[in-house]
Amino acid sequence: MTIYQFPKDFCWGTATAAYQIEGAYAEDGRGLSIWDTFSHTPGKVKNGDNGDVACDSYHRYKEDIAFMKELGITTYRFSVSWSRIFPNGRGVVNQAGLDFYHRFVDELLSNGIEPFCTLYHWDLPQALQDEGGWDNRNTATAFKLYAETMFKSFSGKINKWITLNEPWCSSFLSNYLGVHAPGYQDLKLAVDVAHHLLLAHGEAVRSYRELGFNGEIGIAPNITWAYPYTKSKEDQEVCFRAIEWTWDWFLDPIFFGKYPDGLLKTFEKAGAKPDVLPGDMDIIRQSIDFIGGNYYSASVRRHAPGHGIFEEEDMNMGYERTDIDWPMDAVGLYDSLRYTHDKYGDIPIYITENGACINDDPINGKVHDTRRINYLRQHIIAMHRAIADGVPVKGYMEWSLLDNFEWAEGYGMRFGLIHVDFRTQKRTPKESYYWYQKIAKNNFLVID
Ligand SMILES: CCOCCOc1ccc(-c2cn(C[C@@H]3NC[C@@H](O)[C@H]3O)nn2)cc1
Repeated sequence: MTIYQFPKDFCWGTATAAYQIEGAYAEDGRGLSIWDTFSHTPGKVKNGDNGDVACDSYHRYKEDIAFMKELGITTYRFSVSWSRIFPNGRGVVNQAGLDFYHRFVDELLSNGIEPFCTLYHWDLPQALQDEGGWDNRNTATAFKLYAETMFKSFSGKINKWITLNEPWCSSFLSNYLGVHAPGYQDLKLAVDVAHHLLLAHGEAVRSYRELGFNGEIGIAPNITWAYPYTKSKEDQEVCFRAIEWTWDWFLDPIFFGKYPDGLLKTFEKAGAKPDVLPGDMDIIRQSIDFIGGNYYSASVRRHAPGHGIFEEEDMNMGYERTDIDWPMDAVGLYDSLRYTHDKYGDIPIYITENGACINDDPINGKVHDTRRINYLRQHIIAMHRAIADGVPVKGYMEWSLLDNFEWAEGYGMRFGLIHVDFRTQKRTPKESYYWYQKIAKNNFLVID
């Protein structure tokens, strides 16, 4: 028998996001977001799914928090819908929106669960998109106002803040690959969107400090580790670019005040050099308290001359895959954590998302999601190995508490520890819920 004991005060949690679970898209003064627009645009989301109702967590949050309490987690990562607070992105605050999140956070706190709040999880107010969205530098100023409003209103209740979730998704996946909202396919646009997202991050962190708050604030990029198909320099280079694209592109400006040289050259060669104004990097490089890391999978890549701007291709090595077709590779999590610690130093790290898309449905009222349990066990052991090697990982938030709206994949891709029947909103804890409950309550994992 092997016991993987985690450090005292290690935070065990789960994660969700507003547009993916709340529903109530037009309730209590909420304004439209780009994801309302995108999901209602034919052909953008599988099965024509949208977040109008989602998990109806806007109304069912007490039931969800009761499941969290039973699960034994001490931290819950959620996001705030910006357009509930500022229906038009800026201007007059919607008090009903603030009031909802106060009811929600008070319920968390009264159940002994720490709120871990993400300010931006992709749902930009449509009114700001109508003015150019993140391509417009003024959106960073609107974000600063939104962040300051949240900091002041929740002072003393929320002490852990994430400015941006997966900025690669809300810049490149959304404005270069066209897969997410608003759905453009323009590399130069995406590079400038990424820069303005970083500006918004820096403005929010600077405000947090200047307003005298003493909680923790950080950012949560996603990292997809990459292994070279051969030991050739070219194959290794394409892997460095792939890792840099979602991870270093956002962390280097914060830690070093500059973009990573390798990828910057790739973008310049493609005519997509970011428009950096004097002073921008000084705003971006505010000191943060933690790095949030979202890890799901790893890839094996090789150099492929002429194949896209990165001249690379993804190799299928026959690894077991989840139902969203991502290879399962827990060693990639270990390597990602060691890489981050080696490059950015002793800054605390939270795994702010890790989970598996396994689309099992209930059979006689039970969901036998053993593949999700296998995935989580492998990744939690990999995380334990990194901690044992000195990486300061402070918490783990499993994605996700509930099956929910998985963006362009709609409701067909299920990441939850709890199964949701979207016709009836019936919640059914899966076997993985009870497996994870033991770890959250014991702070150790036992392998017989
Ligand atoms: C044309 C090529 O198209 C490739 C698709 O490319 C991607 C990449 C990455 C993702 C992705 C999805 N998730 C899970 C979410 N993280 C945040 C939370 O909201 C979860 O729902 N992480 N990464 C999706 C699509």
